Amino acid sequence: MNVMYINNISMNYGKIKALNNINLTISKGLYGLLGENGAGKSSLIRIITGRQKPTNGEVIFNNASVKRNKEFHQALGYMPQNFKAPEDMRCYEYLTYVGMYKGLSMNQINENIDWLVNILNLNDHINKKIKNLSGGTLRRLGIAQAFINQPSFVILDEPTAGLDITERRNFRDFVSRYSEKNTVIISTHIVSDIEYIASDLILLKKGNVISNGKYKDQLNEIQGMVWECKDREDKILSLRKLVENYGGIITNYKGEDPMENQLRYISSIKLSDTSVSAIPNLNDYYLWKMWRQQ
Ligand SMILES: Nc1ncnc2c1ncn2[C@@H]1O[C@H](COP(=O)(O)OP(=O)(O)OP(=O)(O)O)[C@@H](O)[C@H]1O
Repeated sequence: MNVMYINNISMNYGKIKALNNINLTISKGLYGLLGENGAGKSSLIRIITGRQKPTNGEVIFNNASVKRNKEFHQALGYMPQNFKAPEDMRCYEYLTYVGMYKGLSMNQINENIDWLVNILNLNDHINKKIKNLSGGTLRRLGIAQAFINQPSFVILDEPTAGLDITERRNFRDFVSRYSEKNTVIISTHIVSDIEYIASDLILLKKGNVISNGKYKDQLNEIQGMVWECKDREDKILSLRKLVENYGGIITNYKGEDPMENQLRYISSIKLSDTSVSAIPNLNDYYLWKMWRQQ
């Protein structure tokens, strides 16, 4: 089984401290790397793929540094945040080229292209030139090239940007199944991309890891603290104030209907008779952690 150790990684760009002494261990499963814009996700990803030299620290994959590590290169599938491909190539030519670069035989390449074209719904586009693809289709081509070698260690930086709801769902189903036997790291600031499918969650804030562990255990941290309340607008407005006064946070609010506003909040105690306990979700946990680390 693959194991990656991220040891004491720091990254400074001049005076900007993008990453502060990051320590993580990555093995099998689906890892969600979640953080606000500018939290340091892409910097960390470029460093763990060996494409960027950190200011400090090292990344070890199966006992050797990721730099010039042939085993890592063969195990890796990677889609960068700003995925680009040669515009005049057709999709199948490009996937063939990436497969050859990864050292696959033509038979393997053709089999894997068929597999990915079906999974990612690229049938209607595979003969098109890359310059003629829509943004969402280009993104799916980026995902396909990352999987062309059936990698055991996959890193996807913002993979679903530009995908419609159906394609997002297909993608989530696919990576969820794939991560049962392999490592998949998904970097995103979109909570729903990894909700329910992540086995592990890493939260980054301003270059620091503020939470790292098994997704289920993390949600358990706020078990019994999440409440939902449906009530008249004036009652909900008073409840909002109470939540703030008692050191809680609001994680969702719907106020279109004045006779039935809805509020979801986190608080160690129930703050109104009409509140009912709710099952914690990733949005609750994310907002809770980000708020506590201010
Ligand atoms: N090449 C660079 N030169 C200077 N500063 C950089 C460079 N790359 C990133 N930064 C800065 O480092 C910090 C972290 O950026 P990074 O892109 O790693 O974050 P991110 O979490 O991926 O953000 P986003 O979700 O917006 O892509 C930001 O303050 C960013 O402006």
